[in-house]
Amino acid sequence: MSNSFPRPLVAGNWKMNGLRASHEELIKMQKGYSAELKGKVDLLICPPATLVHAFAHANLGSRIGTGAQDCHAQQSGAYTGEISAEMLADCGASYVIVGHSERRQYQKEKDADVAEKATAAHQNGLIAIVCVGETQQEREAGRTLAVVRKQLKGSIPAGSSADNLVVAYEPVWAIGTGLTPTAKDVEEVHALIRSDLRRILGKVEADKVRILYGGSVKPSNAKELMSVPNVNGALVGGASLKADDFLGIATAYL
Ligand SMILES: O=C[C@H](O)COP(=O)(O)O
Repeated sequence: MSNSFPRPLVAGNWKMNGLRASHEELIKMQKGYSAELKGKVDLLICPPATLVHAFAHANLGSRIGTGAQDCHAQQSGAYTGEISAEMLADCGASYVIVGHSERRQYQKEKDADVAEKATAAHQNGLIAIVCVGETQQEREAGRTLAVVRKQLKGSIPAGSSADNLVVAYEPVWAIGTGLTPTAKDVEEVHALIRSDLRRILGKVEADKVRILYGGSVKPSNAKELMSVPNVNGALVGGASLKADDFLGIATAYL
């Protein structure tokens, strides 16, 4: 694939997977992140919070970024069990995923919560990866575009720019199921996201924002999905846990 604009990002979301021994997988990724790949695509791993510090520091010099999977909206305080954006930045994270559908589902996070978390990320110098996407029921009801639109509008805070925002479109029904939308369906949603971003951020800024596709991305379908207009990379779950698969996805950009 020729040099793409904006520069693509392949991000791995390890979810609640990974122990200290998983460091070995990261080392394999670092070794496989060739000069050729570095010339074409950014790589990012978002391990569980317990590994952020170790991964961020193991990454020194390798240029694989480290991100977190969530943050609290407040800077500090009496919020037992929570982790703030300031703490993540302090550990060496440079990105944080906010509004992942699993948090919207299990923690009942709403768009306004996601926007507050993204603001906290920005205030602490982190790039927020804001996730949006419809459920199967919403897709079947023909509501995909309306749902994505509403989530975008509510989840992207004032002060967002191409320097601190990445958007990830993840159809909930495609996550971890092996199912993916058709290239045409992905194109339609990503075009809508781009045009809404232009309305929110202005055209110049919006056109620099990376819009990732997520949901059952693997080496065998990466090339097709990453070739869709306005798809500027991937947010990968299961296939990001193994270096071979993760790098196999990134090679879609070679
Ligand atoms: O954040 C990543 C997504 O939820 C995709 O997960 P998956 O690649 O396992 O389908």
